Amino acid sequence: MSTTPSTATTDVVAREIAHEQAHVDRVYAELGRASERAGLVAQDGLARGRTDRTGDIRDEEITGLFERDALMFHAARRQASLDQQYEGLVFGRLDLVDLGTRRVDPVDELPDEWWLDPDREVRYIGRLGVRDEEYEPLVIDWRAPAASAFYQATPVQPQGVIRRRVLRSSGPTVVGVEDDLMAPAAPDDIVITGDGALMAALTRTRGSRMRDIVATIQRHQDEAIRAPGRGVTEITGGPGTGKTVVALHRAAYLLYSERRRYEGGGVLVVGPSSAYTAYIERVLPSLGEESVLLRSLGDVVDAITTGRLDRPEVAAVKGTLRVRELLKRAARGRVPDAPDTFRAFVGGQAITLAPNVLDGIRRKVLNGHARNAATAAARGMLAEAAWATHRTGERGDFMEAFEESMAVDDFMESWWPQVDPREVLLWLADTDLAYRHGRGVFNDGELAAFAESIRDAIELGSWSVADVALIDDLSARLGLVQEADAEDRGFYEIDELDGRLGAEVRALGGPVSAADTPAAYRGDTRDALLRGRIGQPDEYAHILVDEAQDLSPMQWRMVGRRAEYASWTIVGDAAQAAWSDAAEAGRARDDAFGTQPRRTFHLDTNYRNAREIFDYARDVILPLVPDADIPNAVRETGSHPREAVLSLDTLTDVTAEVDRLAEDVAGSIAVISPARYAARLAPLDGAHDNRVVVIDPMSTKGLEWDATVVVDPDAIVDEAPGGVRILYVALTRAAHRMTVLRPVR
Ligand SMILES: Nc1ncnc2c1ncn2[C@@H]1O[C@H](COP(=O)(O)OP(=O)(O)OP(=O)(O)O)[C@@H](O)[C@H]1O
Repeated sequence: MSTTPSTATTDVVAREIAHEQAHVDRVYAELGRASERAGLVAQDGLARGRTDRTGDIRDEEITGLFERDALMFHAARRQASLDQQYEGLVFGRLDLVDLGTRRVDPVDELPDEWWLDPDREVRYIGRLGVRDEEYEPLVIDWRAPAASAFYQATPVQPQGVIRRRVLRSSGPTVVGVEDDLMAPAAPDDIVITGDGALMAALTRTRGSRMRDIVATIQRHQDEAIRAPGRGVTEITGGPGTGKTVVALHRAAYLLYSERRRYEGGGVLVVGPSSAYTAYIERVLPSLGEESVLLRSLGDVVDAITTGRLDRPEVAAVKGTLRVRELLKRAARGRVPDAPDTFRAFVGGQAITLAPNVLDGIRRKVLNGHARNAATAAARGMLAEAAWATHRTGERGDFMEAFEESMAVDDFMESWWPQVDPREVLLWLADTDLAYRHGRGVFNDGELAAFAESIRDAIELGSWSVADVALIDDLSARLGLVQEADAEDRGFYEIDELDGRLGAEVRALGGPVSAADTPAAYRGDTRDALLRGRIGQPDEYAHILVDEAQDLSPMQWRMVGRRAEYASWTIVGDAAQAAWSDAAEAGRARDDAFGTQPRRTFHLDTNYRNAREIFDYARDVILPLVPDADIPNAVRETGSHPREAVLSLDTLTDVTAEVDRLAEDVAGSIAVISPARYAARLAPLDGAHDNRVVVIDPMSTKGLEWDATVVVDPDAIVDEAPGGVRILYVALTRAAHRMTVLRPVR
């Protein structure tokens, strides 16, 4: 960042803005014309040369008019998808000297007074690439190599850049310019104006959604954004260092640089909560990218969506890899309510198989097969066992009779049904069964709490976030629920035609989609837990995990199952961790990455919090987590966090603080409160024209507001998994103002 003398008069600024407006108008006009023309080309069936690349193209790729028209057509389409409220299509300009072979860094090796070289170039940088009819670039896509100097140039390594200009726009209208001078002095014809774009961006009001930072990406952030897509890229840094926003720009960069691979293979972004995905969902579309899938951890497995959190001690049981032993035993165990003895007449003979024989068969079959794919194997082994007890007549005749027996059909249906992975978890609502399967793995207290949490799920009709990874594990163990043959479904299909898809089909393990489920079934909370079909996990070409320090080992396995061919971007800060066993999570994460090469980028400037706010948070975390990664907060406001007393009887101090902050700041305000006060504070939610949210500390991960009221910090430490680390998260969410309310205890 350079210093930017604000010397220009209002007239000069107005002239500069008018000059930039003229160029922006030309870009929009060109896009409009190109869109029409490319539309005609496509209609005429002449678009043979159409390319799937969008944005800027390299010179050697220009093969003819078709390609250019098609490119512009795509650009115009993308432009149409950029919402009006996104800031301008063209946001940057570089005035640079073409140093050619003389292009050397650092600055002291540059030619003397290089900035006076008359051989100059102007480059405009934007959200997408636009060329005129002569193929001359009017705007270069920010992700193209030719745009990289916009982010990489510094006064120490100017790369030939004299002036970097950020254009502030409202839709197609340029409303301001902010310049950074990269050369030691500006030539006479180059005006330097504004206070620098970064500070302008950091001081402005935060909305309820994250914005892109495409105009103000800093050099060290750009390096992480443009790192190669292959392998594992880890982005670390303390609170507010731009890890999330950088990772999202990286997703857009990867789509640009290898569109076929990443758009075709899919890019998945996994974040901690649905509040987080809602918060970031506008960033990629504002960069013209709509194809990235955003999922919260409760939303990774198809058919299940949840944000409900377990109590920390239960989440700990469900998150450790040790829980796999419990799941394995449950998945291999007897289906509750299944017959434990086989009794049937086969070929006129009464056959009985005792429970220990059935158990033996089950174990043997499951040694080599996933349960849901093993019906035929189980039936075959049952026949063998029946023959072994019988042994009269011809074996072949007996086997044939066994195969055709309806009594055996009936038995198989209840002894070896298709099992939905969610049903196995439901079995474990039975504390005795949980004790049996969890013996030696967890203690009785842990198992009782586990079983109770499943009963809670049944009562509430919703899974918890930690359950989702267990269901995914069970799904991999059991295999997909096989749909019954159409032939076998006969009369059920008539029911389906009646629109009564539900329990009847589920009896066969068939698909039930939420939309098709009749209201009568929706009322049943247990049914709600089983709604929808769990299919094969989707695979992705790139997976980006935010707040990676919070993933439990089981969640790493869940995400890893979708990553067999994927490269990764991982974003995190250990000091903000909610998951306590970092070593176990680290091993599970390493397993998910496999042997892929890794690279790490460390971000160390806090762009979110005013320095006074971050200092407060730092003083809380450092005594307890001395190795916390402490960034440098760059912005001072002179306004220190306010500490005040909270009266627990009325909680009116919270309302008073919210009112005060609403006067003080223009934007959003969060009341971050432990669960114990949530119901009493709920009326504040939506206050002051929807500027206020009431939110629990865990759900604030990854989010930010203009101002926050942090309620009862000691109670936050008591309640939250991760204790003081979650308080640290809560204390680093405010950009401009913060109040901390403490009860007198
Ligand atoms: N180069 C930049 N220009 C403008 N704003 C930036 C820049 N880098 C980061 N920011 C802003 O700083 C804030 C924090 O960024 P972000 O949420 O990505 O940080 P983080 O490291 O993920 O934080 P945390 O770990 O605390 O959740 C956001 O408002 C983001 O837009």
